[in-house]
Amino acid sequence: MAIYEAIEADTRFKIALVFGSLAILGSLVSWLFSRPPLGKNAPQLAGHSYPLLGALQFFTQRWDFIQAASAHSSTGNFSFHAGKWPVVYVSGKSEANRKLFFENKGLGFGAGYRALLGGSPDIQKDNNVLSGSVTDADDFDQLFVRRIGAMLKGPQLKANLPKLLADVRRSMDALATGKEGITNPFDSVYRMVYQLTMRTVGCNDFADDDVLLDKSLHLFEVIEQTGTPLSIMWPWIPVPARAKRLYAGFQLYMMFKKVVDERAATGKQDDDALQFMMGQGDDLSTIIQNVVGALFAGQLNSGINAAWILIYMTSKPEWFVKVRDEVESVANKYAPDSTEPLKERLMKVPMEGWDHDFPVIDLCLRESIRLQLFGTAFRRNVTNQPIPLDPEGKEVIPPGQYASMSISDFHHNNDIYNNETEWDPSRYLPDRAEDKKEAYAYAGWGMGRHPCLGMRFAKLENNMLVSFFLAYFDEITLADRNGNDTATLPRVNRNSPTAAKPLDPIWLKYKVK
Ligand code: HEM
Repeated sequence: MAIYEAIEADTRFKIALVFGSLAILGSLVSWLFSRPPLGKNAPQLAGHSYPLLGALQFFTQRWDFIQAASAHSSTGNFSFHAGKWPVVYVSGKSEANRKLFFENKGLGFGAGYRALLGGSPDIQKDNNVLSGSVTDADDFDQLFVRRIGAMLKGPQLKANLPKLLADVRRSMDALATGKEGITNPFDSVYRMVYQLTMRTVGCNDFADDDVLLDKSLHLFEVIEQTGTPLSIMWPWIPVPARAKRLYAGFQLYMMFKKVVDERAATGKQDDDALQFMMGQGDDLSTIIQNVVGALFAGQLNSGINAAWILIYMTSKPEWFVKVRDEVESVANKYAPDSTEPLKERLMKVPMEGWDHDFPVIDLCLRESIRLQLFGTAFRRNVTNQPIPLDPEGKEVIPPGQYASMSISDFHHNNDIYNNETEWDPSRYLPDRAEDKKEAYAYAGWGMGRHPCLGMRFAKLENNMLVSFFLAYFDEITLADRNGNDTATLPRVNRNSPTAAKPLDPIWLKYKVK
């Protein structure tokens, strides 16, 4: 009898276990597959939404997806799902929308990017897109902006100028002594930018040491490239890319920790951003979050554009000549002895010169950025009120919801920029002033409430890299990997979520002066 009772109890337990498991599984599935309502008066939903991922095309074919969805909406605005959560796409074709997106105080910057960008590392305890609380993250954003602002202040940059110049010289010397006479600027110039960025917002230990520099660059690239849709939208799902990303983040963390620990143990002080933050009493994880955040804010756009500008200039001889004349005239201004080599004379250009005396290179950079600023800007409505997209509030960004806008809506718009695919710096000259045709038509350096904090530094590094490249090398042409001349500009991926290396590799061929 006792045996029968025991068997019965065991069966009852198993049945309960099966039903219990089914119930848990059922709730999990229904939670994963359910979608919250769009929010009252959000723009109409567009695109197919997959379970878990939402509008997959937003991540894989972003620009194509936006163009197609926008074309089906009378206002150009629409909603889509990122993961299970609705995002409002605010069309950048409308001047009023651009003003709202970049100026509205209720649209949080960090709160939007943290959840939806995916290239940058997880910088918060609370990196959950589903979270209602953004308070911790907001505190971090404010500290980050304060710290990066301090690192990039004029006197700090000026004090660092000799080291930055020495870095550029060292890299150019290495290129000049290389036997090939060709270089892929998306590797070489990109790395030069990384070294300057590390020197300015990171630490001298890495900037001075090729092995540490290359190792940290590799980890940076792993983190940047493992922002897959799944890992962005569902950060806790253990997809392989997520594990790779976490491990790379951990290794980067340990590299910086070693430097911080050594400095703390030996009392060694250095004049760099890392030391500055240590002096402010920031804890190790905040310091590392700040440094890595600053690398992410600075490296991609600066590195890619510094390479592109050389490619574009080389493809347009009339601009190449203008830039070369400018570099020579700046050298004449600060170091008139023309018997000295140009690369030595450029060493005498003071900070004011690097800041103000390169309007032609500045135009070239402006135009490269217009063509290369892919992807979308992000915001989140951090208020508890809807933010109307039209005077009657027929369409709104509901409270707590994310908003997104593609810069290509206006940068790659033939109504604003004549023959928009062409690299043509003269479009900004006063007689054409295409970027002034409409308000808020150029966002290369951000606009409204969040202008780029790194603009001055980015222009400085760009002016230095272009000038020294021309001071070291002559007969610069575009080439394929075998050094054969090519007239064709490489294709770009307009669907890329960020500035990106071109689809086809390209080389610069040169003769050492
Ligand atoms: C060619 C190089 C660069 C380009 C094209 C660029 C572009 C931009 C743009 C378009 C924004 C505004 C984004 C938005 O409104 O959603 C922005 C913001 C920002 N940029 Fe840059 N940037 C460059 C270099 C840098 C560098 C070198 C740093 C720092 C090392 C930097 C740090 C920042 C920061 C911290 C913000 C956010 C400002 C805020 O929170 O208000 N940028 N940048």
